[in-house]
Amino acid sequence: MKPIKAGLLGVGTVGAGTFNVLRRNQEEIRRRAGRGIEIVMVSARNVAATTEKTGGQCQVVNDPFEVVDNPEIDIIIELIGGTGIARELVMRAIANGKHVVTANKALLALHGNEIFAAAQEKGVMVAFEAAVAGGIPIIKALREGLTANRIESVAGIINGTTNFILSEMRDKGLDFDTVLKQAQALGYAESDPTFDIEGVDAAHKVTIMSAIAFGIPVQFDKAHVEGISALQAVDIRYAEQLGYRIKLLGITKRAMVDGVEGIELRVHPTLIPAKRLIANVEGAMNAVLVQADAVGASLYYGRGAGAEPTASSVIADLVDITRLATADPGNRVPHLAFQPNQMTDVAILPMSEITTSYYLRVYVKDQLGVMADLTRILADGRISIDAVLQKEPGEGETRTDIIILTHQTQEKNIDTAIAKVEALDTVVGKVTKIRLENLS
Ligand SMILES: NC(=O)c1ccc[n+]([C@@H]2O[C@H](COP(=O)([O-])OP(=O)(O)OC[C@H]3O[C@@H](n4cnc5c(N)ncnc54)[C@H](O)[C@@H]3O)[C@@H](O)[C@H]2O)c1
Ligand SMILES: N[C@@H](CCO)C(=O)O
Ligand code: NA
Repeated sequence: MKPIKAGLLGVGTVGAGTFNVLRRNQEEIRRRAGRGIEIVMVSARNVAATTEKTGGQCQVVNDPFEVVDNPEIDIIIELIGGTGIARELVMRAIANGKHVVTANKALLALHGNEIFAAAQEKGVMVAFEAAVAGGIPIIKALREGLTANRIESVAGIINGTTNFILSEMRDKGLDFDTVLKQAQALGYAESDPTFDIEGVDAAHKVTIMSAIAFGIPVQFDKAHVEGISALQAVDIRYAEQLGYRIKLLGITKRAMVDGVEGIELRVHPTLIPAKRLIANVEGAMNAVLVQADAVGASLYYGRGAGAEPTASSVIADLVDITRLATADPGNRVPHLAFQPNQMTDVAILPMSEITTSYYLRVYVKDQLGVMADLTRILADGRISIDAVLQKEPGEGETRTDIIILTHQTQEKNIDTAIAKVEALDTVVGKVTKIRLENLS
């Protein structure tokens, strides 16, 4: 059988990785796919440099629309990134009847509904394993491996850059900016690294997973997004003293609020018991913990960023498409796991309605009665205390930190209690609030 022909848009970190792995393992890949997969045309900003990078093995052009409009090409691999030209190119590829492979989680989290509907209409596939947790086959696991289950929750370390920053800062005592530069040099960071640091990239990914897990449309605009820029070293230390690690988690789960089903969708720094496997995921590694009714807990671990780990998923999608291209669209794996006419409209909950435990750090004047005031306010809000850590004031100091871990409560309850605590004369400044998940 003749090789299937692909066109590649963007030869940066992931594009170059894809080209190299496909070339290196082409024989094994052909034996698995049943036919060869050839990148016959590439679009890049620097044609001369890319011709050299690709060893003159394919045609290199400047204009990506030339690739997308090439009638010889069956599959478009979009590795430019962003929601601008990438969106136009993907929509045009679909309109031209081509299958698409993309690593672009921003594009799918924001425009996935439109893209998948267009693909369904045209009978083409849009494959995106590389978009979530890089090399970990988590899309395959959620969409196919766990298809028997009612999924209850998905929680993961799904941004390599921030996990790398947190690990290196803690282990080597390096400062934030130094480690961020290293993450960029290693090819982990987004072209705008604020997407990583402020939790946006993780929110793109958890938005995609929430759609697949619960059979709802992608709804990035409803996600709560908080990154690591406000995280302080002192809280990382106190968390460790209490037996916890702080990780940037993407969380999506079913919840019942006043008898009505809703979905939590949130990204924020989270305390996790240090003894959990996921608490020990370090560097650019990712891990996704899924709770489902039949299988129970399952954990998926691997490289979440970087050229070849991401290429591994891009090529897996190329192979899937090669195998399935001749199948009737109705018999293929649905883009978002559920059949398009079987999606539900369960609402994403506002943050005030979510339920979790909390770490609170309260900076207080070291006076009699402070602790009594704090416990009274929490008790009034029906919030149970799980642990308290009271630091001795330093030599010659009259102020100190009190750290409180709470049991589960709704976010609106903790916010009401925090407002009352901040109004006390003995409390200095703002209370630090970090969410805590036991993930048991
Ligand atoms: N780097 C990773 O570890 C990783 C992992 C998973 C997913 N992704 C995603 O993969 C995509 C690519 O990421 P990357 O890290 O390879 O980025 P990159 O910046 O290294 O590569 C993008 C490439 O696209 C090229 N480009 C930009 N505009 C173009 C145009 N109009 N025509 C042709 N080429 C154009 C750029 O010159 C660059 O070479 C993004 O969507 C990213 O979010 C990256
Ligand atoms: N910037 C992303 C790349 C992988 O999607 C990360 O750091 O995880
Ligand atoms: Na993946």
